[in-house]
Amino acid sequence: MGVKIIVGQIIHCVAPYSVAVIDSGFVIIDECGKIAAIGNASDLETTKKQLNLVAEDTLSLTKTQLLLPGFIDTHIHAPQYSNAGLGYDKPLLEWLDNYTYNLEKKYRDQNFCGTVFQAVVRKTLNHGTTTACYFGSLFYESSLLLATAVAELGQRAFVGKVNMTKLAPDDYVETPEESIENTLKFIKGVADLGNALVQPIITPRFALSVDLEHMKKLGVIAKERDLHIQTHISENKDEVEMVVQLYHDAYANVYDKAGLLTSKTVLAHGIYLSEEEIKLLSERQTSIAHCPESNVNLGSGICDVVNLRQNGVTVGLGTDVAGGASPSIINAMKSAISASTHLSFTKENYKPLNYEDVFYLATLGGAKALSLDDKIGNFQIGKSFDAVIVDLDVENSSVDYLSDCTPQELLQKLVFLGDDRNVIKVYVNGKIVK
Ligand SMILES: Nc1nc2[nH]cnc2c(=O)[nH]1
Ligand SMILES: [Zn+2]
Repeated sequence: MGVKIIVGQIIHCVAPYSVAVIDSGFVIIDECGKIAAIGNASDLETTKKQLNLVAEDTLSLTKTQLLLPGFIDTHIHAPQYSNAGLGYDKPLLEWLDNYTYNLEKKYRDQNFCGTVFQAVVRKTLNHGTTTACYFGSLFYESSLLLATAVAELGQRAFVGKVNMTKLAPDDYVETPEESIENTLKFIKGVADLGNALVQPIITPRFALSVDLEHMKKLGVIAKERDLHIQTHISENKDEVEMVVQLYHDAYANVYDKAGLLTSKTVLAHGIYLSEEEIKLLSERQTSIAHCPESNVNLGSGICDVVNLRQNGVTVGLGTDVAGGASPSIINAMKSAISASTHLSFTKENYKPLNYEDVFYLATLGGAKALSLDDKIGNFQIGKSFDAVIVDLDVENSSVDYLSDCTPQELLQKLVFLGDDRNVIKVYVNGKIVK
């Protein structure tokens, strides 16, 4: 991989909820896929001299194209991909019982896994997801096949083997002993892939699937091995009530007692968190994966991202396939604006999220939520070049480009009208993956 230069309109976030636009800029990517320089195009020649660059591969973008950081999906269930669009007439717990577990248990079959996992990774890459935080299935062998597909197709990802010992069909639970043993095998299996972009993540399904002692053991494994953790929290009113009845404590406190609330933990949903629970997450530097499309499909509710932000909780976006039907973070950006705007109709003096806010959530916010913001999320020098080039003037997309747009306007068109047809190139760690 040689040195690359991309010249054109660049948008990224350099601070939370703050968008930086370079109207005519450049990014230089070194041989290792890291960002060597960024600046105004007028300074490119001087920078090249300073860096002693000779032969290089330069790509000049058109005026309908933007260079953006890659999109980050902080919560997606790969095995549920084939259920996308199904069962949304049922609330969460019924949907899990009627649709989700019945599908996920088929992942005992390795042939079935391979086909679906290749498809989901290919699909998310095509939509510009350079990093995904995946739930696998209960089976460690199948979850390893997911990690393998991710490595083969060149995505950056966390992959989790799901831990579940109860509240699911008999043929889709493990004993606590099996659960720990297979988690350790899974962690070793991912390490054996030897791909720095693919990491295992500790994945208790939710507080109803595992008991406290078991969660504590998973917390110890995460601590000893410095691993990330993902699970679900406060998604649905019935779920929250069951958790409180079972543990006689607030949802977030249960995870805290289990040692699962760390700065490397991402919790999906967080719709019904109390102010005390939000404060606890903020203290623990634990993040929320906001999954607005899923929250509507399953009739779960609306997560108040503005309130989380005001209380210092980091938020990223998730598709939550198959609670969400769309594998696209572009779609998640639009859904997040819609959810927030709906919330504003019932609240006084409430400023909903706008296109810049959701662009932050999709990029730097997602990187922070996954504790990867030292590596990705924007075009800071030294970070890995995970990026997308979008074009708002491609044939047969939803966008008819009929008059000149500023870079900010192109971004708005992307958020409200864009899809994978507008994502024309995708890079992970400097390598082209679409
Ligand atoms: N949306 C969603 N919520 C969950 N809570 C526990 N499991 C799941 C799941 O698979 N999807
Ligand atoms: Zn989920």
